[in-house]
Amino acid sequence: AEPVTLHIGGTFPMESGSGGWAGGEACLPAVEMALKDVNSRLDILPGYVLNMTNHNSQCQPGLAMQQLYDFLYKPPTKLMLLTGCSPVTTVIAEAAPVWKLVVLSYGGSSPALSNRNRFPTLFRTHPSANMQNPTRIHIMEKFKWKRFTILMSVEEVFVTTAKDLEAIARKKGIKVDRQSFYGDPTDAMKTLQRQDARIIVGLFYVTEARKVLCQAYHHGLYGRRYVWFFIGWYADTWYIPPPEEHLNCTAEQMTEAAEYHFTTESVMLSRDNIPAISEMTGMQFQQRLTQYFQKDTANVGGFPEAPLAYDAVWALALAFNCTRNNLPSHIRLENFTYDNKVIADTLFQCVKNTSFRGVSGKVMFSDSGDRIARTQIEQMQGGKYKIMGYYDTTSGDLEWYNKEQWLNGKGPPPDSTVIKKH
Ligand SMILES: CC1(C)CO[C@@H](CC(=O)O)CN1
Repeated sequence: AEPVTLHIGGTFPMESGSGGWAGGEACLPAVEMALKDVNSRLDILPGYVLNMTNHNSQCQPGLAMQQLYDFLYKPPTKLMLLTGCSPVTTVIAEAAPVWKLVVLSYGGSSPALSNRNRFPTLFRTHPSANMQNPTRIHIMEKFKWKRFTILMSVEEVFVTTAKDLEAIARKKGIKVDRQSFYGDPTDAMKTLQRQDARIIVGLFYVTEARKVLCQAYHHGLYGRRYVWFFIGWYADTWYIPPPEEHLNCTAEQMTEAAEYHFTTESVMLSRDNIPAISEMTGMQFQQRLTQYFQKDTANVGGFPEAPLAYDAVWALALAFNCTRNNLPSHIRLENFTYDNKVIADTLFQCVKNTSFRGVSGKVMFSDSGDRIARTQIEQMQGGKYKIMGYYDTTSGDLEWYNKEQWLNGKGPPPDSTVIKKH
């Protein structure tokens, strides 16, 4: 008999119209690869074939709403929605429950999305930005730093991350100051200097990071007495100033100021040699995806996040499979309509219980639908990032390689963090 088609909708930010994340460039091919792989597997959803309708959201929530109505009011009925960047995931995941739809986000990193009241049916294979906070605190404790400063840009994702970081620090008796800015960090940097900040966690996009680093150079806020933490998902050579940004720092000055800074980022590609459920290892997936592009994948938007998009389709397919096996005999998956509570509830439970080895690592969700992932810590040494270790938030274990370096080979900076006696 002809296989029955199950339809899904997907939004992909193909260009960063609004300066958002243009991750669709790599994530759409990754999703199409996963659909092909799942549809060719006889042991997954036998008798069914998955089909996706997709739109280019340009990371614009308004456009995405229009596309959501297109998914919903143009047949055929969709059984689930895939979304990319945070602003789009926010609006679609807030509306989706009205149509009893589960939303799977492969690109939403905003901590605000971990909210079951606002987003009752949202799950994401992309880790929340908050996942890096326990790691940052663990490193502070490891080096016995009692005080640090958060320097942040006031986008929502960084404001929510900073709040979470401060809360964890307070619980651990670590003193936190916070300096925020929008666009121009000059005043915030002057305050850092006045407050004698020594350990600084930077939360901002890469353009602001370059402005901060250049000012750190000119203010002397770097070197032996300072430790900078930047976000790890900037490009490896992010600190080299692009001419069009007219930074008043040379590449040499930026390289000097960047030396020995730390970064934290969530692991998005499994380094295991054990094949994932798709019978590929993370590296094999990456090699296969590279063939889709003629240009250097370092310039392909969303390439680091592509494993998350690939695994999102597997999570969806396995959940459909689980649903099919758990429905009452008179109800079939293809009977889904936007008011069918039995199928919607069964599907939600199946997604909630997701647990499989993906190309991005173990895929499991917390109760708020968040991806549980490890954090990777690196340090810039001689202009190159070196892996310092991994932190597993679930177990609280820090795998540390003792390869960190300090200026003049000394240990961590003098415990400048002793709170001054007022
Ligand atoms: C690591 C990054 C770049 C964080 O932003 C995500 C996009 C978003 O949250 O809108 C994509 N992945």
